Amino acid sequence: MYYIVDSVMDMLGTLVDTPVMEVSDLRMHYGDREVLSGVDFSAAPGEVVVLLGPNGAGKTTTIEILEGFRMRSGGHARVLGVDPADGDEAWRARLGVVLQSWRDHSKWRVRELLEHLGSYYEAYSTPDKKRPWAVGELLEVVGLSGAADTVTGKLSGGQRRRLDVAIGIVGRPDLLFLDEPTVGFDPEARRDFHDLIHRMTDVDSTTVLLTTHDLDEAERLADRILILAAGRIVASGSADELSRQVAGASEVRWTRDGRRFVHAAADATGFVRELFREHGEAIADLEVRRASLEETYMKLVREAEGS
Ligand SMILES: Nc1ncnc2c1ncn2[C@@H]1O[C@H](COP(=O)(O)OP(=O)(O)OP(=O)(O)O)[C@@H](O)[C@H]1O
Repeated sequence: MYYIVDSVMDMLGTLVDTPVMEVSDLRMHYGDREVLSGVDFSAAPGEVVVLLGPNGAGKTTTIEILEGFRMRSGGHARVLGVDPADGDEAWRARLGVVLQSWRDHSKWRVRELLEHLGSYYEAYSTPDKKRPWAVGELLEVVGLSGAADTVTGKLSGGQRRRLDVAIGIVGRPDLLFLDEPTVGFDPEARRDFHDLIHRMTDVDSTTVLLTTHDLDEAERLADRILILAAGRIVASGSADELSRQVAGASEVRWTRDGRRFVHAAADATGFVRELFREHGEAIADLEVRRASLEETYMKLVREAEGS
């Protein structure tokens, strides 16, 4: 009995630990121009991975290869256990894709379009996951209930982007690719979108790979940030972990007996503990500031591009 329970637990553990995406030494060249020169990363179930990098770094190229839309020049890639170059319809039905903007079907009404696209996923329902997303509920979560009967050609830019997101998630994907999803969103739409991503990862354990140039968004959403520069992933970690990789990590400022002090500390907590142990009540105006994601990002990209 115990043996069976242990075996099932081991099996579940293996399933939970199996990466949703595994990429190693991924290479891509267009003609004789090499864009990706050995990209490595993986993503776990329910993880939100944000891919950052300067214009032209190869973010869209990477995503298109993993979606199976573009053939890689070399290296290894597995997405939901399958080489994306060989993905079939059943594999594709488990992916959600939000491209840079949906321009077709401008005569369709929003609800009709989502019902039509959603019907494709019915055959791919599983006991754990009923597909597609019920359209009424989907319209609600993407904030388009009021525009359900509007023809898509008459939507505002922000509403169109919400529709792009709805199209990407209508099949309740296991893995969602989002290429700059919040361009053109107002602050409220952006916040709603962030809530939606958290909801999808919490409720459905959806894994998300997202590109953005908005570093606040990256910091807010990412379990892990990847920085792509000079053809490779040059850094990987939470915003805190990345800032610790950059020299002089945190700046500690304080005053003592009316004098101002500034100190750069790799271990700010340990430093402050020691400071209070030594000077106690005499310490005032304490501030600890770690490098912002923007400073960290700029430094890592410059180093990679310089080398
Ligand atoms: N089909 C193609 N043929 C030739 N070159 C291409 C093609 N697609 C992309 N490129 C080039 O490959 C490089 C990477 O492009 P990609 O769109 O992947 O970058 P990106 O990181 O997504 O950029 P951005 O942040 O500007 O969206 C760019 O220099 C681009 O001009």
